Amino acid sequence: MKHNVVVAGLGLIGGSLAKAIVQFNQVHVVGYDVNKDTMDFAVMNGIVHESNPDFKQAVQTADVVILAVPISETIRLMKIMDNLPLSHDVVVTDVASVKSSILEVANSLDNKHISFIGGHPMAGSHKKGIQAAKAHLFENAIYVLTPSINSTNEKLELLKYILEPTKSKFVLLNADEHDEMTAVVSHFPHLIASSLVHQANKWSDTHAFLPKLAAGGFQDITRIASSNPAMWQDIFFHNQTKMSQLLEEWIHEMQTLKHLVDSNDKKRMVAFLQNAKTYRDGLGKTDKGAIPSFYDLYVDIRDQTGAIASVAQLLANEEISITNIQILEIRDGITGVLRVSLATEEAQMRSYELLLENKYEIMTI
Ligand SMILES: NC(=O)C1=CN([C@@H]2O[C@H](COP(=O)(O)OP(=O)(O)OC[C@H]3O[C@@H](n4cnc5c(N)ncnc54)[C@H](O)[C@@H]3O)[C@@H](O)[C@H]2O)C=CC1
Ligand SMILES: O=C(O)C(=O)Cc1ccc(O)cc1
Repeated sequence: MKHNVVVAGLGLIGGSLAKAIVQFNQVHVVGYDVNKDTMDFAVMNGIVHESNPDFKQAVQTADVVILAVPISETIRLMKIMDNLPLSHDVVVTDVASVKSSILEVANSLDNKHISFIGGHPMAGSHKKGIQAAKAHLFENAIYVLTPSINSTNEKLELLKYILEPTKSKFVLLNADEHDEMTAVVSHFPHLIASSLVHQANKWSDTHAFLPKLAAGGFQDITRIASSNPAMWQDIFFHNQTKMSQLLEEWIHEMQTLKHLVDSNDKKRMVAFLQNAKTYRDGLGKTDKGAIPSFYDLYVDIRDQTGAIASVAQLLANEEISITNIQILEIRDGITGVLRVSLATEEAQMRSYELLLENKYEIMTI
């Protein structure tokens, strides 16, 4: 028997989930979005089997509803569903980056036909919208599930079965635990990245050359500041208590750090940096977690015209897929190093050997 799945919100996350699930021949996927062009794009590109501009009507025949809209909209759609005269049982899930406010509403739903299981696929991108959606976005990523009091094990199994094509790794957490941990490793770093960019921007008012000095390190640590501002505001709003607590801790940490810098204590400074390095080096070694861990190779391409094409071709010949490729400049307009990101350690090692055989100078970091 085919399961009817409604994906409400066909942006980066909803579109990516739909793209993965639609390949599964046990489901019929119906897409709903406030944006008509998005729905048309989804149908035309086979991301959903059909679209329905009427949410209330679409969910009437659904076995599973995936709410992939901004957090505040997720809550609104949950309340709409709660007030619908549903004729059969439906599993409702979401994808919101914050879980407590969602689960609070979920646990107070009155509609006996709704089993709510919160969800958070922990991978994404700085892009938004259906055009950025990818079927493999959640492959090997952690997919947090937070069942509500109105869900059962049987419903949980049904949801996992429907989401199986994402090839993600399911983890059960309670909402508060989830929000605390994601605040530390995802939400708070985002705030700091944006703050670092503001600091650089302020300094560039008096130091016009400063942006030219913003090398790889600055680009790496501030990459997430290029993400969707409206989405992150929504995340900070819904995880406000945890964000405020972390900010307080951070301010204290910065004061300690200032004392350390002012003291010129070499030994303590090395220990501070070494401890951070040891913990950082151990992160993302085996799994693709909240921060997708790419396996990078740095290829020296000074004085080599057409280097990107030849490196890409070399790897493509061996069916090694590149997740990202970037030229790092050593001086204004002068290319120096090609950063090639691979999805797995195995791909990184094979690429390393292949490039070495072909006389490229490479390093891993
Ligand atoms: N972007 C990311 O990296 C990640 C985002 N999330 C969560 O996913 C959710 C969606 O984010 P994205 O897909 O990145 O955003 P997006 O902006 O790419 O897509 C949102 C989609 O929802 C539609 N939409 C908005 N309000 C709607 C409504 N009331 N009814 C129907 N459609 C509506 C929009 O037209 C758009 O197509 C957010 O709750 C976010 O917290 C979770 C993991 C990663
Ligand atoms: O791009 C990154 O580094 C991310 O961290 C993506 C991301 C954004 C929001 C989430 O709720 C989960 C993952």
